[in-house]
Amino acid sequence: MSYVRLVNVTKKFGDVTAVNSLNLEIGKGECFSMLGPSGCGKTTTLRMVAGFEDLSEGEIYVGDRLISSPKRNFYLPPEKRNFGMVFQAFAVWPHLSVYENVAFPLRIRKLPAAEVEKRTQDALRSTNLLKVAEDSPADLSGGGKQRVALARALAINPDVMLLDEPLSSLDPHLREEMRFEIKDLQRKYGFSIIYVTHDQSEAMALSDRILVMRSGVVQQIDTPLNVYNQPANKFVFSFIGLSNFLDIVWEDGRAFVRGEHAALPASLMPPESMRGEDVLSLASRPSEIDFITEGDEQGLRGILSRKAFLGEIIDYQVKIGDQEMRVQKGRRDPGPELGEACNLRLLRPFWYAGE
Ligand SMILES: Nc1ncnc2c1ncn2[C@@H]1O[C@H](COP(=O)(O)OP(=O)(O)OP(=O)(O)O)[C@@H](O)[C@H]1O
Repeated sequence: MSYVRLVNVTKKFGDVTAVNSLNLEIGKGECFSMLGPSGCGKTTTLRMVAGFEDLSEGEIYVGDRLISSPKRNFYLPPEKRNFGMVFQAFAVWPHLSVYENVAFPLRIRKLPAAEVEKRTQDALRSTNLLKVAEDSPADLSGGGKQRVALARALAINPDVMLLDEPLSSLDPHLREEMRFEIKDLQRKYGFSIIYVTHDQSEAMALSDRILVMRSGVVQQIDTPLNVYNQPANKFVFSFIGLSNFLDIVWEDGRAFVRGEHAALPASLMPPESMRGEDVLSLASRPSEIDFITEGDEQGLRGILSRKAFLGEIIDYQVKIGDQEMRVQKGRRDPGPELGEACNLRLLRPFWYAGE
């Protein structure tokens, strides 16, 4: 059931349409991530939900409650929305102790002293900060400071947690750890999360659903698995995970890799509906390509132009006509050597109109 609801939300800054007629429904207790290239409108969307930014058009609801509507000239102020917020910069107050950093917003809300004490202790316990409650956050590591920001957001018992790149200033190991901590806290407290990130693996690991956005327009809203396995369009395919695209051209009713003399093998024919296009794009994931031997069925033929050992996997680059394809196999798989001819089988080819 939807809890946070955005109806036809548009935001314009002068001539720039940062968010264009966005419709979204986020469930109670759901973790929902927004992904997209820089400038696609993620932060603007989050700021509109938080109440820091007016809408140009549309409405936002939480449960049955309207919180933003330019048409009705109604904006519930951010402090009345009961949202927790954690942003990229460590927004902690260095002159207050860790305890006071968490308790202060509760005092501002004029909660009774006993309630302030209880909620602060709970939030500090949940974020493993009890031991450093009397320290200054300035003495904590980046991860510690970000925990203080999380504890402060938790203490208000938020209905929704708004997280904008909350882990991006942490080192990779800590990021991974904190990602699971956030998920555990969500299970314990039951709030919804709206998460803005550049980091696909973070979005994949945390989210129930992901929104992929481009220039203020929704490209796909789906589970992480479906966004990866069934991308709605070429942009989503290229944005999520590693991708290969080969230009395919038509000549005399046959399909060729651009710059290649041999026609595509029968196993790789584009769908009937796309055969009228002049140029097509054949997409594949580097992990979904096999090297097959020359004697096997006819695959895509090329020459190995680069081979890089990346630890668990080996990354190959194969030149096909005047184009390149990347293939990734486990380090134990026998693969071709530099300069060798190879024959490729695409396990899950996707076809898109060319550009
Ligand atoms: N206050 C503002 N005034 C004018 N233009 C703005 C303002 N805030 C955002 N924009 C523009 O709106 C568009 C969307 O910006 P937004 O910050 O929402 O993107 P984003 O996807 O969050 O990007 P990033 O990942 O870099 O933070 C951009 O073109 C940006 O330049």
